[in-house]
Amino acid sequence: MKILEASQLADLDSYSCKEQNISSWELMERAAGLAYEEIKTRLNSATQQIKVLAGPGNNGGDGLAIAYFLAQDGWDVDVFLVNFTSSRSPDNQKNLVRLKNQAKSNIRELTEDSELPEFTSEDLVIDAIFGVGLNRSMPEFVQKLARKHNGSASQCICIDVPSGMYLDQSPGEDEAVFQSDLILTFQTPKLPFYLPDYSGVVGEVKIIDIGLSQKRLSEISSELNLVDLSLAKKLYRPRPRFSHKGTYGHAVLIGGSELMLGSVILSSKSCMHSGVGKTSVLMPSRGHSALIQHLPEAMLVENASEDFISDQDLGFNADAIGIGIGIGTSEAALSALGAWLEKADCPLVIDADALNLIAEHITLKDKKRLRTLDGQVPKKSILTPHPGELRRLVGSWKDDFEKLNLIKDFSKQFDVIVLAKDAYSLCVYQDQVFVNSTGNSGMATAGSGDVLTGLLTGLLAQGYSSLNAAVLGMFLHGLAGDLAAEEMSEESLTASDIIRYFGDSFSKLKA
Ligand SMILES: NC(=O)C1=CN([C@@H]2O[C@H](COP(=O)(O)OP(=O)(O)OC[C@H]3O[C@@H](n4cnc5c(N)ncnc54)[C@H](OP(=O)(O)O)[C@@H]3O)[C@@H](O)[C@H]2O)[C@@H](O)CC1
Ligand SMILES: [K+]
Repeated sequence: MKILEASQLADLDSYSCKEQNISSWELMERAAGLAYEEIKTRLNSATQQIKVLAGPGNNGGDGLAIAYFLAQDGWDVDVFLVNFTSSRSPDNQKNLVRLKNQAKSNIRELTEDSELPEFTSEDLVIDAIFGVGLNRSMPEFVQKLARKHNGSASQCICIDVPSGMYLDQSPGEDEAVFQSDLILTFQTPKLPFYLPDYSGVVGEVKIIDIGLSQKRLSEISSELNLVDLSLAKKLYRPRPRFSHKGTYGHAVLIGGSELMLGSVILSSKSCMHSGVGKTSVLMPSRGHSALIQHLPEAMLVENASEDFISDQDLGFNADAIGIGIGIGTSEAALSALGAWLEKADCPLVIDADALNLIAEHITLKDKKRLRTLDGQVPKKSILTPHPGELRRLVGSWKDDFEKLNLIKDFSKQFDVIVLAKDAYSLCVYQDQVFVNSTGNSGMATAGSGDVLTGLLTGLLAQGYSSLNAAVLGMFLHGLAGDLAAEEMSEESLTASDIIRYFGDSFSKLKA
């Protein structure tokens, strides 16, 4: 699903009105009506006083329409006109006149000098002060209102976006943003919903299809996408009926060191469950019997060292290699990694200690960093850093938007795919950004990343392009975690459980 910028949304909005021969007010009426239908399902007899906070722009126009519908249905509604300016958008004005004529709701004006309303646990607050039009800090009294609301126990439904949220930047340190329990957003998801800087204010998100032009939406080029089931289905390639294990590729996992042998076993198991034809494992020889015991389907590659990975020749052509899991940062690991990066002639997934070694190497070589990394990491490799590894690779960032730009620059410089793991992982290739919609906090557990690496390596070996393998693998991994958590709760989830749900996860793609 495309994620649009404010200017693209405005374009889509006006195009749709022309295409459908409706006024902007009629579109607002449709959007507010659908939002109201959703709100209605969440009201019950115990509800509460409803407080609608409406700004003077079109977001406020939505709020005033919702207040009207609520009052028509007999709900008790207090409307606060948050008048940070005296000019009102025409559609907002029209809705205000209608609301006043209805005379069923209490309307109060809030300006800089007003006493702010109290919010209690009985209140359902509908925040319609600012929408996607916010382009500078909210006026101070609106920020005070947000802080007062956030400090209360009231419930909050934000219309389109929480007031105070920017589409293209993080909030300043002292800037207040309304904390939402639910966001009813129109037509397309908004990027900040998925970024850590806004995590404290984003509750449940419901995307409401308000019938904007699909034709225009398909024409608008967006490099930002939310990876949902329908996008994942497009990437998935069904297995041909007439096939054999050679059809699905030969993957190799290279990992492990003296005290870290389990991770590469886990990763190999994950790879084996990804649909791949064959999985071979190159690991310290002291782990060989454990591997065979836990994963008899896997094949071992001879390894010269008991404790570290080596650069032993495979003796066959690998279709994909996953490298780095548990290799440690010793000289032996560094030298084997260097050799593998040099000689690999298939796509790679690079994870964990391999990323740390690469990052360290970059720093040590200082000025030669570009050439060194460029020469050693094969193009179109998938790098899967967690936030700490990412920082070591691309440097520090002051907010999520700067982080995204750093990742894009890095991806362009080295022609690699960066899968930055987080609550909502981001897969970045040059200027293209794919935001994952699956996954849960139960997956923040040891081995979860190893499972992802195995899955990505398996998909690569099956012939998926590096970008498609990264995007599809990221989605499937999160979905398996979600399905596992549904059954067994986030708390008890382990990395092995994620693998057990790969099957259900693939089934969703075929449904
Ligand atoms: N997408 C769709 O299809 C549909 C969208 N709809 C709704 O429209 C909403 C967008 O409405 P909107 O463009 O009128 O902007 P909104 O957020 O109400 O702000 C109002 C104005 O405030 C101003 N301003 C900005 N920052 C400021 C500040 N710090 N302090 C003071 N002023 C500030 C700025 O004007 P400026 O002063 O910059 O000229 C801005 O224009 C959208 O979120 C959705 O709810 C639906 O109705 C129909 C379908
Ligand atoms: K809002």
